[in-house]
Amino acid sequence: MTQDDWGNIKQRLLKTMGQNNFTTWIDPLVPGSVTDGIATLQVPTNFFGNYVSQNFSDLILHELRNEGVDASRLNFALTPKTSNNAVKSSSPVAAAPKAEKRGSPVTTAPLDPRFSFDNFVVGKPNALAHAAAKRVAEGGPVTFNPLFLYGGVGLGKTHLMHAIAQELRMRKPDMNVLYLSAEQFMYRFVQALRDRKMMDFKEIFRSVDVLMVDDVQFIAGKDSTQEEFFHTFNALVDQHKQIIISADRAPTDIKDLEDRVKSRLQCGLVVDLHPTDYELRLGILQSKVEMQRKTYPGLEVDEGVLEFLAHRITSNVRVLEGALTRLFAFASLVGREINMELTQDCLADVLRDSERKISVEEIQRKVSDHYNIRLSDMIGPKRLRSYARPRQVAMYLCKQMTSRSLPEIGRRFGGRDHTTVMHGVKRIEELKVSDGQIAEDLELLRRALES
Ligand SMILES: Nc1ncnc2c1ncn2[C@@H]1O[C@H](COP(=O)(O)OP(=O)(O)OP(=O)(O)O)[C@@H](O)[C@H]1O
Repeated sequence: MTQDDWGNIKQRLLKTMGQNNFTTWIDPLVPGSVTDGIATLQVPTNFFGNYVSQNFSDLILHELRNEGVDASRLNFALTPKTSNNAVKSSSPVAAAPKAEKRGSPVTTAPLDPRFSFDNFVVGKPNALAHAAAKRVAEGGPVTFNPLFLYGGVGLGKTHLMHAIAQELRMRKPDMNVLYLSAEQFMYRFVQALRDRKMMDFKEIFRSVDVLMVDDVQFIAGKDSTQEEFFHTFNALVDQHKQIIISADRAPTDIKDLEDRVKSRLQCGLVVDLHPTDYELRLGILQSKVEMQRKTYPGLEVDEGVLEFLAHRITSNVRVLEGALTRLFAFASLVGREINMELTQDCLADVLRDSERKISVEEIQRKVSDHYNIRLSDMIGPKRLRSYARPRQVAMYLCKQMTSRSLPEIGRRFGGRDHTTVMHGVKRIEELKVSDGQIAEDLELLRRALES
């Protein structure tokens, strides 16, 4: 495709996506060839390519076709090293100021401008995580190190991490803030080893003021990466530099992570993003509707639709958000208002999928929270009554509320035999009749899980 074609396409993308998204994600793209219906775009990093591919490829393809380019797929290729200048300065892969001076650029992963504190809806399940994130984003003296944020899929960990990084950049532009995923940490480490540039690597990571590593569970089982991470971590803590980590579970629950790393990760503030409750989901939907209205002005949502979605889609916020985006796009395409009928038509598959989709993990979490024990103790081998009873309650709920078989449930409870699960389920069935407290616990837990 020609530069002119690309110029026109960019103009239109700017209009539909808004300046922020455009500058961050579209401007750095370099157009390449179109062969057999596949249009190639050059990107500065793989992560960048993945992000654009996941979030904007439909839009880009649509505009390519509008421009008469015969493309049905996009291919993202890394910008060749020899043409580094093709990566525009407006790229979000910005070099942090301090390291630039030393000639060793610390590149931070792209930050999504939508993932700001302003756009983060706070409710009971995430209030503590939000407060802690806000505190470190002030960039004041380090009070807890590291801040460890964890929670299940799509509950807002990355959102909070990006919000912290962006707020810090705004408040303290001189601070050297490095945000990256654990996968990128490993990738850079391996690359440094391969290119014999370990000293540079160490220098870069030890020169940051704030280190933020997303999805740290990724380094579990990767011994040398863990080792290097441990040393980097210690060096930064010794210098009183803030470290912020996220993971999908608590440090103690990350398998194949060395004990010394686990204990390091726990020595600051560990906060949990709990699964959303109905009120939070409704709040998030209301806030996302406001955003959708910017793209689709004039589209109204009938009363009851958001409440219905908040009730029915309980799995995670990403699914909730996706459902809303689809609903608005669909309504605008068919020119209909967003009412219950359209919602059920358009989201039939999502609604079907979310029916009774309660996971074993969710039950384990809820039950361990309820009885105030650690998830690892519930799943682990200890036989103390204070762990065994909640374990049996969780097994019972898994049997009742999921479609998992007894052997499957056993496996997820630390590899227990199906007869153990059967025994547990039976015991709770008996207690439900004879023990008022257990009956009440079960009722409370069931309601919490269904909300
Ligand atoms: N409290 C919230 N307010 C507004 N949006 C939210 C909230 N929680 C999550 N989201 C949105 O849900 C989506 C998923 O969130 P995010 O990517 O941060 O999840 P995650 O916890 O990092 O999940 P994963 O483990 O899959 O990486 C994002 O679009 C995010 O903006």
